[in-house]
Amino acid sequence: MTVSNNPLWLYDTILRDGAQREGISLSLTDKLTIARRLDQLGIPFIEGGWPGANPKDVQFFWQLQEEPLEQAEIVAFCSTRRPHKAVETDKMLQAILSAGTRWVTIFGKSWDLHVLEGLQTSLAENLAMISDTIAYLRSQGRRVIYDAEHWFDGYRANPDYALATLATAQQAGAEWLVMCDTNGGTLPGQISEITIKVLQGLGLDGRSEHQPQLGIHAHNDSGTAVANSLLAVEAGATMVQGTINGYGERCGNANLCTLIPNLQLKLDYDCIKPEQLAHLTSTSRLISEMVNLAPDDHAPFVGRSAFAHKGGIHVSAVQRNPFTYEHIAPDVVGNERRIVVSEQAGLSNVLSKAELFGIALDRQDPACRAILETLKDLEQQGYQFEAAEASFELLMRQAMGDRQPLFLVQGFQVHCDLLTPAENPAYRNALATVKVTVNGQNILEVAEGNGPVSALDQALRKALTRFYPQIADFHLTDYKVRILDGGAGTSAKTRVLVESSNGDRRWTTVGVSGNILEASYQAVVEGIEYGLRLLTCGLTNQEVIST
Ligand SMILES: CC(=O)SCCNC(=O)CCNC(=O)[C@H](O)C(C)(C)COP(=O)(O)OP(=O)(O)OC[C@H]1O[C@@H](n2cnc3c(N)ncnc32)[C@H](O)[C@@H]1OP(=O)(O)O
Ligand SMILES: CC(=O)C(=O)O
Repeated sequence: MTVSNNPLWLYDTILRDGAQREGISLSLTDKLTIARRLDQLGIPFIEGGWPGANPKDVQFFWQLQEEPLEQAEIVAFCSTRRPHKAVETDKMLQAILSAGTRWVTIFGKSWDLHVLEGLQTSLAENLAMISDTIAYLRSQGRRVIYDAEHWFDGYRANPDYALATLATAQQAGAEWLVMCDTNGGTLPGQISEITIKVLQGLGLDGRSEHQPQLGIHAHNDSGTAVANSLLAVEAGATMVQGTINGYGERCGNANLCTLIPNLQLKLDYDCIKPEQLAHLTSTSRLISEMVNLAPDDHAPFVGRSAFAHKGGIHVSAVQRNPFTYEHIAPDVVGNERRIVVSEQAGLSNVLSKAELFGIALDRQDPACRAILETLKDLEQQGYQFEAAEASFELLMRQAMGDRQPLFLVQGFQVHCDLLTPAENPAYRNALATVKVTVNGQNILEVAEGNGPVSALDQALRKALTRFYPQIADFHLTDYKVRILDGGAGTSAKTRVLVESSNGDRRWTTVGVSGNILEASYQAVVEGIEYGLRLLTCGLTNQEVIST
């Protein structure tokens, strides 16, 4: 751990509280991989789990005893002892000792309601549970973080008793007193006020190494977990608990991907090194991949859209000086600026894309305005190019006279047979016929598919393979359909987005028509054309698939 002038201690609990989120289930390997990634990111405290609660968490701590982390303290979590039980015989406390960590986090009750109704014990016994547990763990050589569960609710209900629980933890030897907004119902103003009263009530200055310091563990049920954490810090807390991407029980925990840059870049706390901060975005994405939840494109700092500029006015200004529409430089957190094309675009968006695509285009060139007008006209018809950059590049190249036809589809037909025989689930229920001209040769080809779009794609690729054998590596990887004017019923316009891949790159094309097959055909044909141009004309801008 680094010591600095304005230290702020980060504590990630994704492996424990994050795993309490509905929909997340981490394997042992996932937990180890995430722990190592957080270690590399420079998080000083990583809560690894509750060793007494399940065998996976027991194994996790054993595994880390074999191969320790590089810089982080791995922390084992547990409750105070059970009412009227001895600490020496409490299985949970024995399990937390077996975890072999230097630091442990113990949670205990602050709210008289929880003591009386949840634990069904007396207020005095709860104080004894806190005191005995912490003193026992200290006697066994452990350093203790005390998580005061329901701290803010407890303080509001009975401030004297709530403060007595923290004073008890302090006297028993806890080095951190963490105020938990367990139900996530507290608003920012109350956080500041109560944090200041706690420091006064316990006679702490909030910074001395010789006294316990305060921490904050905020849940996001009111949508204010990040704000609450920032205000607790400004009021004197020096530890922030949260999780990467804000995963956690119910609505989640305070999102460290938002907190870290705010604390470090705006409030000037020393959290992690600048070179570690530059891995924040990749860490966020890796972890969302590991927990199998789609990344939030609009997440502050790390979302794909966090530095995406769509409005023409914004793009024009950002190209002159990025700080006109960006609160920080994206690369500081490992993110990137993106320019999006749509009906909200101006010439600056078109020029920016031209540069990205390697197309020489000048603002004064009439083609530039013509491209913008075509873009707006097509978007008015229902096309959407912000998600289909490959189609936009083809549109630009067409306008620049740089799109010689590689093949010409003369026509196609599709037949569907919806009665899949029960005894043969692999039966391909669609048949497509295509007529294509390549290099002056007419080809007629037929193929089966699982559905009409697949059959059409297969037939086209079959027809073109003899001229372009690389097509064998192309695949349709995603297919999205959107009805544009639902009120028109079955004659509504349909927009189809098709994502294609050749194994190491992927690209998206768009088609729009009143006929879903026609819209699919446009998107599929452009997808194949784009893939061929990637190979034959050296296009390089499309997304590289990481392996
Ligand atoms: C605020 C938080 O997020 S705290 C962390 C919450 N996380 C989890 O609960 C996930 C892991 N939990 C588990 O695996 C299980 O709940 C276990 C192993 C901890 C306990 O399982 P069980 O013994 O079957 O008890 P169960 O889950 O039904 O009930 C919880 C027990 O803990 C007791 N308890 C709750 N808080 C505390 C505390 N701070 N100190 C001591 N005991 C407590 C309850 O009174 C109840 O005990 P009782 O049944 O003897 O009255
Ligand atoms: C400890 C904890 O997770 C909470 O109080 O929310």
